[in-house]
Amino acid sequence: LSSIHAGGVSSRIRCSCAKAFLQTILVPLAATSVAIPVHAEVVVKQPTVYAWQWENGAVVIPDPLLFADKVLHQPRLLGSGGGGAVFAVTQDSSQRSYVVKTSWASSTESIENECRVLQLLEEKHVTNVERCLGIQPYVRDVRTDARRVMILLEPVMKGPIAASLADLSPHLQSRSVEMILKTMLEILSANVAVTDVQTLVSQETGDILFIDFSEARILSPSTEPLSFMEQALLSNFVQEVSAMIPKGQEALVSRVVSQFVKEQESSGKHLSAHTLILLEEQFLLDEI
Ligand SMILES: Nc1ncnc2c1ncn2[C@@H]1O[C@H](COP(=O)(O)OP(=O)(O)OP(=O)(O)O)[C@@H](O)[C@H]1O
Repeated sequence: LSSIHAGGVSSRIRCSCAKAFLQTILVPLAATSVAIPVHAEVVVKQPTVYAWQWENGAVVIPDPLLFADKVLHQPRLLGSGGGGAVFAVTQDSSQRSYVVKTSWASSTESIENECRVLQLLEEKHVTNVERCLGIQPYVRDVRTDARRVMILLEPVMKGPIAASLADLSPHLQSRSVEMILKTMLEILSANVAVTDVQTLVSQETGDILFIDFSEARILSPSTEPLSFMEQALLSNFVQEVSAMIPKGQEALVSRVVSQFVKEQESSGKHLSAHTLILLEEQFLLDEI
């Protein structure tokens, strides 16, 4: 049709050519379509769209949202930051909740890194960290969103979240401290250093969830020497975790860390010499 148009053909001829062209397409389509009885109601479910606006960009989430093989509903905003906007969503079939994190145009690499690190931690069976189930493009507007992604995480931390470990009852506090230390040691043993450590602590159970691995780094294998940058990242990670532990927990800290180190050594998995020195210095361990 466009070649007829370009060739300067009269509008009457163009019109009949267009009709003939459309008939060749529409007639076969009509022939293959399913006949609908006149009394039947055709229900077309329009997706609902939820939209938020931040300085870093907009986030528009359709309901339903398709993510890999999952049909997800009812996005509820959990929070946002430099890495992205974070939502809870519910899966259609199982009613199970998941977390969707959308990057900003400027934070896509960090969010891709977050998913990569979380998948490594899952492979290494690290406990109390989010699991990254997948990554897919986030594109609502090709001009602004071409570089953005979204990742699917679990679990959603439910119930009231404690502002700090000091707000927990003594029993729950000890439980949380032990969980935080074990997770830190498992992360170290997986050769990862976390920057800007963030944990969600359940006020009711003391359960811990480490979130936000956008700035975490996978380090050189423990058999190779660490660069100065890697040493600094490691020492920063251990210091950040140490600063989260309330006063009065020194005996518990020493016991948990020493026991972990002994268990690692007896199972033939050795923490690097640099990590052992950091643990000794930070947690004042005599035994290791
Ligand atoms: N699994 C989760 N369950 C419940 N709430 C969550 C979960 N993950 C994140 N959140 C909430 O969303 C907020 C933002 O998440 P996150 O820290 O991952 O985003 P970010 O943009 O990377 O933040 P930052 O600016 O610290 O880099 C958190 O502070 C927390 O309140």
